[in-house]
Order: sequence, then C-alpha cells, then structure tokens
Amino acid sequence: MNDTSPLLRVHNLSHAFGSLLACADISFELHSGEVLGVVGESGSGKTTLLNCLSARLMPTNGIVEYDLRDRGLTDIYALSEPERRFLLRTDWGVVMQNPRDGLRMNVSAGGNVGERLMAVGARHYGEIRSAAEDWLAKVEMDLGRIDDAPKHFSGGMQQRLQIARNLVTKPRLIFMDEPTGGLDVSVQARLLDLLRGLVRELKLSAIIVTHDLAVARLLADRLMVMKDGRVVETGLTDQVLDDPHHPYTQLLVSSVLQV
Ligand SMILES: Nc1ncnc2c1ncn2[C@@H]1O[C@H](COP(=O)(O)OP(=O)(O)OP(=O)(O)O)[C@@H](O)[C@H]1O
Repeated sequence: MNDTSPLLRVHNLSHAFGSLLACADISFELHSGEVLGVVGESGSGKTTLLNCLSARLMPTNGIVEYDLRDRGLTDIYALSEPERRFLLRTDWGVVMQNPRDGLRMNVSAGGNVGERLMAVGARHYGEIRSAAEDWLAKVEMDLGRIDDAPKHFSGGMQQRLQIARNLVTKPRLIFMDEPTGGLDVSVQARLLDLLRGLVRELKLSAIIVTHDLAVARLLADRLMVMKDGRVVETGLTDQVLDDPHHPYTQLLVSSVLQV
C-alpha cells in the first residue's frame, strides 16, 4: 500500500428508502489522518450516508471500499457479516449521538471499555483493567466511577465513556454522528476540546456528521455539504465556511451568522 492510497474510497453511493432517495451518487476518498465533516440540514441524508459508509446499511447502489490491514482496499459489503462486525469493533469506531445506542447501559464503565479489548483477544484481567483505567483517565472520567454502570452517568460522561470504548482498540477510522448533539453548551465545548485533542494525538481519520457548523469548523479538515441527499459542495473547511460557493452553503453559513 503506498502513501497515496485512500483509507476509504466511495464510488457512486446511493441509498433509497422505497421511492425516497436519501443519498444520491456520492463519491469521495478519505485519506489517512484526515477528518471529513458532513454537514447539511435535517433530512439531507447525512445519517443515511454515515450508516452506509460504516457497514451498517447496505447501499442500494455503489461501492464502499476500505483499506483492510491484511488485504488492502476491499468492498466492505463483500465481507461476511462476522468480518464486518469485527471491523466495526476493532479497526473502526462508531460514536453515536445517543450514548444509549453505543454503550451497554447496565455494564460497568470499565466493562464497557474492557469488552472491546476482549473482542480483539485480550484475556489478562489485570491488563484489561489497567487499559480501561488509562482510557477513562484519557477521557477525563473520575476513576472512582469505573465500577458504576453508565445508566447512572450524566449525558456528557456517557459520551466520554462511549469515546473511550471506541478508541481503546486503537481504530484507524472513527465515524461520529452528531457527537455533541443533545448536550449543554458548556459540556459540548469540553467534549469538543477532548475530541479534537484525541483526533490529533492518535492521528485518527474520522467522518463526522453534524448540522452544527461550529463543530465542523473545530474538528474537520474538509467538508462535504449535503442537500436533499446530494453533495452540493466540498472543500477545505475554512474555504467552504469562509467563501461558500453553492447558494445552499451560503444560506447555511449566513443562517448561523445571523443567530
Ligand atoms: N429508516 C428509514 N425509512 C424511511 N425513510 C428514512 C429512514 N431513515 C431516514 N429516512 C429518510 O431519509 C431522508 C434522509 O434522512 P437522514 O436521517 O439520513 O438525514 P439527516 O441529514 O441525517 O437528518 P437528521 O439530522 O435529522 O438526522 C429523510 O427524508 C428521512 O426521513
């Protein structure tokens, strides 16, 4: 694999729910270490696209290829179901907007992190516990809560635990759907700071879906603007936000500035 090969390559991806075309004809490449923000108003197809990219929703048309460590670029929907599940728990991470969808709410915080390590073969209890402690510290969680179940945590703590659970296996690519949605503004700001630091420190590649342009500005190197299931504009984040070309992007940007 040479340095210019993409980590993810998407070709003509479309997905329809019955007669509704939620994503249409989307093609792009994501390279190692790059953070792509997918922005657009509610209903523009962002989540459908993310689900198709992260092997959780088979596209109606098109190909999603990922650079598997042992095979190079491979059509993810040609993998078996167990292979896709393994990928999702190891080389990929998925941070959902609602932590309830990404955490086991009745399993302890340490268990939530540790079980990901067990999925990749870790068996030594002491080592699993110590890795879980390291990760809880990295996401600024109180280690005194390691044996508590996340159902007793605040939304911000749950989200930080979800991040630790997803990063403990050292994934190369992380998918995030509105990772700070539904949190108070001050909690959001702290979480964004944490995410930005981790993405840089771990040189993560990421695809982040958000309707919040401030989140996109802070985290993404490049943006893809969606409207009615189609990509209407792409470019470097600062270029797209400071000098939007498509009228829809201009409207999105100006509506934020007016708030
Ligand atoms: N499971 C489904 N069945 C039928 N239609 C769906 C389904 N999921 C999404 N849609 C429709 O597909 C379109 C795109 O939805 P999607 O959730 O991908 O948009 P979005 O940009 O992520 O919006 P939001 O930010 O509100 O989640 C919408 O018209 C939505 O109603």
